[in-house]
Amino acid sequence: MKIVVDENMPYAQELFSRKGEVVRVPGRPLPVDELQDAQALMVRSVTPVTTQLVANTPLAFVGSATAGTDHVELADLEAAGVAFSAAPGCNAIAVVEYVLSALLLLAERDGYALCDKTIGIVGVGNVGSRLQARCEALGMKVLLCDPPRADRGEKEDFLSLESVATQADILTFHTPLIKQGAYPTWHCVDRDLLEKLPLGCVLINACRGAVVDNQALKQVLTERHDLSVVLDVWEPEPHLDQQLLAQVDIATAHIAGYTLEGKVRGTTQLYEAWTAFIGQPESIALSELLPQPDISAVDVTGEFSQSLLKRLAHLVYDVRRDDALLRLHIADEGGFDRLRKQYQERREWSSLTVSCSDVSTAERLRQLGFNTLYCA
Ligand SMILES: NC(=O)C1=CN([C@@H]2O[C@H](COP(=O)(O)OP(=O)(O)OC[C@H]3O[C@@H](n4cnc5c(N)ncnc54)[C@H](O)[C@@H]3O)[C@@H](O)[C@H]2O)C=CC1
Ligand SMILES: O=C(O)C(=O)[C@H](O)COP(=O)(O)O
Repeated sequence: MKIVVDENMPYAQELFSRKGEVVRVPGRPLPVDELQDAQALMVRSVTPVTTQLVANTPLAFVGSATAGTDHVELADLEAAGVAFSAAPGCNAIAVVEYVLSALLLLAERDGYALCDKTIGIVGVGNVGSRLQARCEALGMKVLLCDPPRADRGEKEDFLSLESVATQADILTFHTPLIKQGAYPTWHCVDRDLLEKLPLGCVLINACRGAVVDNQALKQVLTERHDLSVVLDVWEPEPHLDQQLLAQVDIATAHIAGYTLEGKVRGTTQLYEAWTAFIGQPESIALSELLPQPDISAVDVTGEFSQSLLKRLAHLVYDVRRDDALLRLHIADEGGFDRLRKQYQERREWSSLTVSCSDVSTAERLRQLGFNTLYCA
């Protein structure tokens, strides 16, 4: 059995080679000749999966180690009789911690307390709901927009996009990219919405570039200097608009989901889905694979504060690293994809054990995602 896997999928070689021959390939562009005798293909978001790609191949299963599936023509795969699995939620914590790293930075720069702010979360799925929990633990007011969930009658208090966008100090997007149907998200942040954002609003896009009309954003940013913007995703990738990049406050190369934990969960979720598909189900514990982090423990004396949280969060991951790298390398040929392929290891907050001399600080940091100990 031949299994073709994207080379940017940690531990894929080790796991999939338990069952067959593994061939690692670049995802953009994918060497299609390798599919001529392959039974399974494991991709990432950079590989469009179309009828054309799978036609005249023996592929029975395609997996994508991602949350988003807009690069996959799902109906065509089904019509071609090819099974599919994504990796829902695998990197949700990574995106949440990316957003919080950025917010802690902007709050310090502009001198405000996050607990005085209202955040509007658009798309309240795996990422949005975890972000909601962490923002509530920070004492922020949280407004939610998720029309599909609202229409299913779920019990949260959901608002319309316009209502959230006009009330929130921080507006962050965590929806799939959807072009058609009842709940489209393509260009849902358009000129009209951008003009309605409150004075000094922070706009964050860490879902898919085209959820925000990038040309409209570029234009509005020449007129409104009060907005702060964080973009991890762009329209289009990898050839983003460098003028827009220069206008935004934090700019990264679609790496919000790139913690080691997030990527490894992506691989293990696909391995589990595929082994179930071939009738030899296996489950893999993350702890079997993850190495010890570079920094695994710190001691904290004193009480919880935003400044303490920022120092701890940025000890694990400071978004300025990725912002600097993108600005430095965006003009290089292949720079965007190289930054993603050669991504420096990044861990999740839970990889850090924080020993606290104050019980309420330990509890607060635990709610915010750290591993904590109370040492009287
Ligand atoms: N920058 C990055 O590295 C990453 C980006 N993503 C992107 O973020 C998206 C969200 O990720 P998850 O939370 O894991 O997905 P999810 O599928 O768990 O949640 C998406 C939520 O968006 C809601 N939604 C759908 N249409 C909507 C609309 N028109 N308006 C408001 N809400 C709507 C859904 O009902 C659902 O609750 C993914 O589809 C992917 O495109 C995900 C992970 C990493
Ligand atoms: O999971 C998703 O959806 C994402 O956006 C991934 O973080 C993107 O990573 P790649 O699959 O492009 O490596």
